[in-house]
Amino acid sequence: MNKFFKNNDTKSALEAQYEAQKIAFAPIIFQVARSMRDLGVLEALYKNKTGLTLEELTSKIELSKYSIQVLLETSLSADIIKIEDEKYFITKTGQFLLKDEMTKVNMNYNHYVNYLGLYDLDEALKNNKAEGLKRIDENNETIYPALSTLPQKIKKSWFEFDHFYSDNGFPHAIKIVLQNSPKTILDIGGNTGKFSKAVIDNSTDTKVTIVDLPQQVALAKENTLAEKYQERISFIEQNILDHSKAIPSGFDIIWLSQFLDCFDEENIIKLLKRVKESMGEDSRLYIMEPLWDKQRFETSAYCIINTSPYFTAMANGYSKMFNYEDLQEYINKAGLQIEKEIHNIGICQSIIICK
Ligand SMILES: C[S@@+](CC[C@H](N)C(=O)[O-])C[C@H]1O[C@@H](n2cnc3c(N)ncnc32)[C@H](O)[C@@H]1O
Repeated sequence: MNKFFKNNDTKSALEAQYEAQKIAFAPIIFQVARSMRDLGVLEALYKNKTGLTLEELTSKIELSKYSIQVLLETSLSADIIKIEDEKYFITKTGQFLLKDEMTKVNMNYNHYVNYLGLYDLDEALKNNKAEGLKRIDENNETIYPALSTLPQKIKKSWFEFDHFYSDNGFPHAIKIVLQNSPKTILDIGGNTGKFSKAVIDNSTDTKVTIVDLPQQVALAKENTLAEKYQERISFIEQNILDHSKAIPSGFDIIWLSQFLDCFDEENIIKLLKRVKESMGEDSRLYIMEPLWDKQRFETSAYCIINTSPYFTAMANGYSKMFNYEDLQEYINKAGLQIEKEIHNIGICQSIIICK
């Protein structure tokens, strides 16, 4: 068993009631914290280490005294600011909201991608359909074909979220992947081509083939116009969920990064079986996923676990983030064998190497 969330149910009744109110008011706290950040109040407090009065803040921010007071009082209740001698100061939590990259990326993703659609979570859970997706895109059943055409701010925050968690692991992951000098890599779900480009940048002759949906392949092509990429990256448009189609074969390494978590158990196992069929004796499958029970810190486990409801309401209605045992079970059921596992790559990733 993992070590996280062992302090659950250790609070007094009074403390527990307070915790319950924090949950009941979470959407309000969230939006106020975001407005504090986006409307410049946190920045003003951050720059003025000796604190600011309400009047001083009102003269610096283009909001009414009323609006600033509403923001400040909720922020006070949420430990985002503190008050001493009628002056307001930013707290450590406030500083994380303003300056910490992970917090910024998570907050933007939750505001732009998830906030409206999570209203439809009940229906999504009942129907196993991304019922919230219609709030940001009316044309698709899952978020993936919609990614390239989502409104700019939504698209930007989705990609920043996705890239923050995987890019962070790429420098270490690249070393692991290139360790035995593979000649060919198949990057399934290659997205904007970030990993494939990094492979080219860090090797002399490894060739990469990106497989993704047509909309993503178009984006990846746009991102790989430089000659060195053109020579060594190729593309295949393929809906990987079409199980009647074989996975391209003959690759030394098949790379699945934050890809399997897009699918449900049945499709993951079918997909892994097809990957197995495409592999020779010497091919290896590298799966990179953030596994919540393999994290160093509970904060990471918290972020990963709470990405799952996005999959339910917004992405597809049926997938989630894995814990280690689940992923291990899918790999075994597909007839693959775990050869090696490396955890704590970047801020939250694990790589499971299978043969
Ligand atoms: C969460 S992103 C991961 C991207 C990248 N591998 C990374 O680590 O950042 C999942 C990728 O899988 C692709 N994808 C989702 N469903 C797919 C399908 N049915 N067939 C092919 N690609 C798919 C998406 O378009 C997206 O590029």
